[in-house]
Amino acid sequence: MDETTKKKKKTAECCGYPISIFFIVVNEFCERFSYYGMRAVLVLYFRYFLLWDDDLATSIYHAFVALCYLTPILGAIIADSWLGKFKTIIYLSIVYAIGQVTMAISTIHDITDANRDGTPDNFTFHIALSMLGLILIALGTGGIKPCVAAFGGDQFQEHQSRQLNTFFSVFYLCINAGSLLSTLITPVLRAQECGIHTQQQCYPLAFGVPAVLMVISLVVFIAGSGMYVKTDPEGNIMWSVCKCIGFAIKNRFRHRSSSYPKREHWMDWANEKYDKLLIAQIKMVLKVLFLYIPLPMFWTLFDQKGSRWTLQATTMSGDFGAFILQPDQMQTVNPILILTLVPIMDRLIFPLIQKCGLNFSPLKRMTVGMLFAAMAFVSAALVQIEIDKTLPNFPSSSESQLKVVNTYSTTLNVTISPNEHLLIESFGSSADYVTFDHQDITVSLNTNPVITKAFSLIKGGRQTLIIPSDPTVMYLKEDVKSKPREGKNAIRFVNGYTADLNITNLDSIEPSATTNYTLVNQGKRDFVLRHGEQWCEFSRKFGFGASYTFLIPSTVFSDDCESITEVEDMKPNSVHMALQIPQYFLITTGEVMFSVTGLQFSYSQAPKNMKSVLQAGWLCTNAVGNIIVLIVAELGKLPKQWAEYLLFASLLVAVSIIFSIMAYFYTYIDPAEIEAQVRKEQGLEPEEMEKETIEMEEKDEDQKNEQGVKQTKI
Ligand SMILES: CC(C)[C@H](NC(=O)[C@H](C)N)C(=O)O
Repeated sequence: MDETTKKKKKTAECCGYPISIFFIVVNEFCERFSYYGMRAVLVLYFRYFLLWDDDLATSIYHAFVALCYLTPILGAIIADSWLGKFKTIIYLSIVYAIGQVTMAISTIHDITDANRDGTPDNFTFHIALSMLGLILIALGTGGIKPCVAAFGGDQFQEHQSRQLNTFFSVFYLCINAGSLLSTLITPVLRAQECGIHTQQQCYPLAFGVPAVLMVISLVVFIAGSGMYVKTDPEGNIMWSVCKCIGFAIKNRFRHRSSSYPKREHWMDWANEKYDKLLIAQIKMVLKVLFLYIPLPMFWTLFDQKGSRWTLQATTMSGDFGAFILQPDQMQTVNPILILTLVPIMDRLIFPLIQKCGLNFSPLKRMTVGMLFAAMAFVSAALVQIEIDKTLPNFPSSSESQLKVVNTYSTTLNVTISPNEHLLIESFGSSADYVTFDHQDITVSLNTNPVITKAFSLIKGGRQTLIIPSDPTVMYLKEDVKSKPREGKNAIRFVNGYTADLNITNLDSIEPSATTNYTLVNQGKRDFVLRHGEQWCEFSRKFGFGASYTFLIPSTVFSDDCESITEVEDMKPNSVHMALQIPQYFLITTGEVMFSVTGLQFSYSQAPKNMKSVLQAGWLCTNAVGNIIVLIVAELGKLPKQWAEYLLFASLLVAVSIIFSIMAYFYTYIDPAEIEAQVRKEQGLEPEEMEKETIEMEEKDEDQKNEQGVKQTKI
């Protein structure tokens, strides 16, 4: 073992803090920039580069996030049992950086774009490469995660316990600073155009910059190498723990008869074969792991910020006057609030509570954090109720909806069998959609002669009946039946001009035809309409989430596009995104109380040789939370979104009550003190004992004693 043990090394200090901490927090900042930057554009890469549908893209995304929080177990085992935290961080960071580079390469469309049409020709290659990249990233980011926090904690000496608590807060601030910057920057990089043969959205840059940051993170970590306190790995500790637990269970079962005296704890049934210190350490870890059982529910709610809440934002208006916020940018409110709330809580709120004589213990903080998260979901439900009031009345799966657009030269009386009568002006439309509970309809127009035509409507769909300048060829066009994605606007044009027209960014349209929908962003958009030498410019300012059909009359060039009329198929979003701020505030307050505290708690309650294991256990609660999101998404939702939010809030309240009861019975411990006490009981000096434990773990105990009964030193 070549690593220096903690107690032998005195670290260089600055303002009471070990200097090595600087390298660790900078490393964490760069790593989180790398992780969150890549995550910010990942779903879009799946959706628009690999051309997966929404469901597949979101499922793979959540599965990846869950994997990132499952791999900490592996990292912790490697660190605590084999390589030590320092080497584990270095080796797994290399794996991580290779993963990020692989991912960036997989996004270069030119690699397989032999026909130079701007899309890859061999999707299998890009999918395989990106999946390999993601697996390496999950292995790297998850593997180092429990080690970095615990390694940071290891840098502090016993007299620096106050600084140790501050370290975990600063560590959390770095996570969020990295997350904030990358979530702002990488979407901008993605929106650039780049390429060798054709210019496409610049995914290689959006994934390449996080890859560079990961390399920087590794370099910074190595740079601090000479200053770190590096604790020894203590042999295959996980294996010893599993064997010890297995033996205790087996031994308890063997002695199940009531004639055997009861023991204080079921782990004491391992006394015959295993060292008291190991048993005491396992008891400490199991106590904390038991407490973790209800925690995934917090993350189930917390991680819906990126999915359900972002979808909610797409049905809201992001016009803040001075700036426009896109729905996915709303997520940055979380790290911004973290950066403000952590110092406020640490410096003001927690000391104030303490001054008031209240004992706001870590587990109490975590319970309150859960309640805050539940309140956030109640707030989200209230916002959803407001949004629902403004949403169009979409058809149910058995209904069909129809609107009529008239581009004929005169007003028309339209009769839709059996008893729907509509009067529609020239270049106008019916006021709203008419809902039918049957599909087959007959439409009659009061032209001379009367024109009658039969149509079959789409079940569960929305359509528009377009009556062109020659009404005998009237036809149905399918409409959008949900809010356009990402808060964009869906627009289309009906050509009432007598010849083909070219419109900017759209294919040419024949007379009387209707274009398919095009999605346009919020803000002022200009379209140039062209036929031969003639052209005119049409400008329109768009809000969020609307849908329009623009009717182009035959006079379009003579009045400079002025006569183009618009039919509003779907109203723009009217509930403002600012209404989401309370729910973000509540969930972030909950996060500070729950997550920052949980991180400190997991470190402080773990025995020295199992610190990474408990960090990994803590991170696993996050993985399980994400898996619950996946299951709930797959099982389908309640019919009303606000009801689903309330259901999640109620579940978390119930879970927090259970957690508070469990917490009530938990007694805080000082692992070092317990370990010292056990050593004393064993009559061993600390140094001697440490050597003894390592030796013991190195022996293969199974081979030694078939009967499973070995006399310990006690
Ligand atoms: C998953 C953790 C809670 C943590 N995330 C955050 O702090 C977010 C950005 N507020 C992390 O370690 O990434």
